[in-house]
Amino acid sequence: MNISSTKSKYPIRLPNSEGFVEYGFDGVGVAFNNDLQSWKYNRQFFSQAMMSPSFNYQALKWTNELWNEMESYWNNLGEDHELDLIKWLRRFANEMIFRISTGVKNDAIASYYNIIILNNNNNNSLNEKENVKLKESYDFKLLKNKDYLFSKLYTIVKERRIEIENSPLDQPLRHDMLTSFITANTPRDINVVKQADSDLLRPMTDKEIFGNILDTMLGGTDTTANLICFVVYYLEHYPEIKKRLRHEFDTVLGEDLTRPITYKDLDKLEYCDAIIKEVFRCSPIFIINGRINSQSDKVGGYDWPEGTQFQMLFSAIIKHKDYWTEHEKFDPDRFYRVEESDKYLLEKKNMKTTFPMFGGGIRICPKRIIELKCLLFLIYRKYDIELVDMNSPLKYKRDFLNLCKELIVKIKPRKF
Ligand code: HEM
Repeated sequence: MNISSTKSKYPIRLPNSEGFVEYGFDGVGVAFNNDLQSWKYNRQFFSQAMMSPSFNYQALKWTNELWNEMESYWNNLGEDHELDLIKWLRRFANEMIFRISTGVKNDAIASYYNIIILNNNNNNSLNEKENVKLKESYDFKLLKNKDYLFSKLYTIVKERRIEIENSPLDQPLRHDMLTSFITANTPRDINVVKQADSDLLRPMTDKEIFGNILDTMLGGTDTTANLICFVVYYLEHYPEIKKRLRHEFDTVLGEDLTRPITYKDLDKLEYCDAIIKEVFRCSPIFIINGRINSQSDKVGGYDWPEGTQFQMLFSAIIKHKDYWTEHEKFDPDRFYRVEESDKYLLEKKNMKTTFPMFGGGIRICPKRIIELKCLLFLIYRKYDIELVDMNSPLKYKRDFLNLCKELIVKIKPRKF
């Protein structure tokens, strides 16, 4: 099922339910698009936009900027203020992904801060009421906000088209996904990679662009926010592991607490990478994934007709004793330089098929762990996080993802 070629017999993840169709997901974007020609067309632009170095450079610059903003609010609230980390991080992830995908700053963090402190709205840009509506709309439970969300996104697409049309040809364009989508296969194309397949060589329509932006927000908000909260919870319960993580941060980044993080730095954070994976293994945000076969196939010794729906239970595979050494133990070392160790032999043998954190095959997640590493670094380089209730279990509820319900913390300046 994980063959990474378009010849895969398993090109579809889920059937299009009535709700998905009602919400308008059928035939648009990437994640829920079961029209394979249309998916292929969109997916190439999605991956292309995300792979471009200048896009990644821009994304990192915005992450650093937004972090500085959130940090200033935390500092103003003071170290004894009890804050619900998931509420902040959902807004952070949302504002970040909104900016990366559209180039527009939605001020989700600022307006949340204003609600807490001033109890009034930020009138400079999207206000808290609008942000709540946007955020609720991403949850796609609330059909009532659908029209609002769709019209907002279409307006952003149309306005950016006009801006680009009015920009002189020799003026460099901003590197957000929207710009990449609008200019794809036009004389203003900012992407380097060119596709040979002639079906893929036409510009994108507003509807296609809209679908991809919606997917980016759906894919990038709750995943990042919830997983970071889970990581924080584990780090606070495993101080030795936190100490090693900080040692890695300090070694890679030195003592200048104000230096912005770069992509080169992030590549070097191998232990950080291992921690995120091990937290995902022990407390996964995704527990299940699906595939539908486009041709009959033999699986598990049985013949299955075309159109069979398979469910893969991530949460069982990633803790199975046949694939993981001391499978119940929380130990990031099973992901850290595992080739050099003789301890984690099972992991060494099976990892490619037993750790589907980002899925696999042609529908694999187009994003990677990079934002999570960046955010963890930004938090732990300068701050100590204190869980207000150390005895509380990790509070989460099961939805499409495992969602953190609450994580009350105090943010204190780091003691060196
Ligand atoms: C902690 C972070 C994340 C995790 C663990 C994660 C995990 C996953 C998984 C398991 C899938 C299903 C893959 C499959 O069926 O084989 C997926 C698909 C997808 N993810 Fe992510 N994801 C994360 C972050 C993101 C971000 C930040 C974005 C957007 C910028 C994103 C966009 C998508 C999209 C568009 C798909 C559908 C791909 C397709 O159908 O072709 N994800 N993700």
